[in-house]
Amino acid sequence: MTAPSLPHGAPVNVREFEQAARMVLDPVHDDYVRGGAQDEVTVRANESAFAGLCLVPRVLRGAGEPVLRTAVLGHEASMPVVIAPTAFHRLVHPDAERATARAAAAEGVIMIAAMLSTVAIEDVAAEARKAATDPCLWFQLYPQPDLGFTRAIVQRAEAAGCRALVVTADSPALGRAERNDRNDFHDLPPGLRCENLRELRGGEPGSVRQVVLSPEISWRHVEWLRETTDLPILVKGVLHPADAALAADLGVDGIMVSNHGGRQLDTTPPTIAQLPRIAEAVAGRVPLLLDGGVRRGTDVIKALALGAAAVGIGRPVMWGLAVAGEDGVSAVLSMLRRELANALALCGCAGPADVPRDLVMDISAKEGCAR
Ligand SMILES: Cc1cc2nc3c(=O)[nH]c(=O)nc-3n(C[C@H](O)[C@H](O)[C@H](O)COP(=O)(O)O)c2cc1C
Ligand SMILES: CCCCCCC(=O)C(=O)O
Repeated sequence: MTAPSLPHGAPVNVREFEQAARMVLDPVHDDYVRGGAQDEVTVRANESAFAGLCLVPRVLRGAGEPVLRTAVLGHEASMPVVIAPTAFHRLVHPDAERATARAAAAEGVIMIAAMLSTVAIEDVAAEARKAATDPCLWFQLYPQPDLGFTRAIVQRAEAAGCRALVVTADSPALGRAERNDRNDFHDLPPGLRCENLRELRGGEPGSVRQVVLSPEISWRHVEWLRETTDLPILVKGVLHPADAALAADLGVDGIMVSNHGGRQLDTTPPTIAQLPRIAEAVAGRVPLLLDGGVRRGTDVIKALALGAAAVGIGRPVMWGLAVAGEDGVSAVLSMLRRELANALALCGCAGPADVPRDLVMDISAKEGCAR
């Protein structure tokens, strides 16, 4: 878990990785990664909402050197940061999800492997095992109306050793990413396939066009999954406190407060603004994770204070991968680890479980989306 030595002039923070990725990526793929839905109001709001929260540190607590190690849904992790599921890693680097899996495993970080991966889940898991004896992989699912496929892919994830199922709930339709429209980017380039889709009927095998984002998907599918698998189930993409309460009532094992990084419905609230409301609705019944706009260790500590057990990062991992493959992903994770340790120490906290609610003060004049 030592930080990889990057050459002089290498990025020193996630924002610089974003700039460096822009220099190396095909502009169409850079747009795909950085972009969001329509006016990208929520993309910007996710990040700026963190900036609108102040940290009010405690002093002289004698907390000692912070220990970042934690358990997320009972799964050991070296820090409360997980790799959020992102599709199509081969668009940004030839080593693709293999590199991401090795970096995550070596860093002791939970990776949520995407259903729309350009490497098959069995190969992602095998790669993670090359880097650590006991890596922790979760599997993200877009439930398909074809329940035969859905059952088969869940069974493949289980057999590959995935330890939880993350059900994406915010995608009854595809968000309108105008960057992709402008670039006419609606499918993978020739030679790239979604390697988990081989059991999916209809269309060319492995093509993105086979995937159905269906408005028919409902809580009944979550109940069906509950009966179909013994894996813990998290629901990803929850923003409304009433849905969080429903999920907890249904007995899900975790909730990911997420607006898909602003890529689905534009003008949804920033996730960090919604987290306290969801924490209140759930009242500790279910662990909460949050993603969207996490770029700094100070963002992580704010989410912990407001009720998250861990945060997810999406684009930062893609930027790290684009710049330097496995080393780039490792570097992004190490940066956040160092920043979080520093923020915890400066706030007088001993670790992720020692972050009080009143560490965070809201100074934004108005909450929510500002153009
Ligand atoms: C390039 C890209 C691809 C994504 N693919 C998926 C996906 O396949 N499934 C999913 O549930 N979320 C997907 N997401 C959303 C992420 O899981 C996550 O919610 C979001 O990226 C968090 O915001 P951040 O990028 O600001 O960290 C994707 C996000 C990006 C940027
Ligand atoms: C037709 C399925 C496209 C999903 C794209 C992956 C995703 O969730 C994202 O880019 O965001």
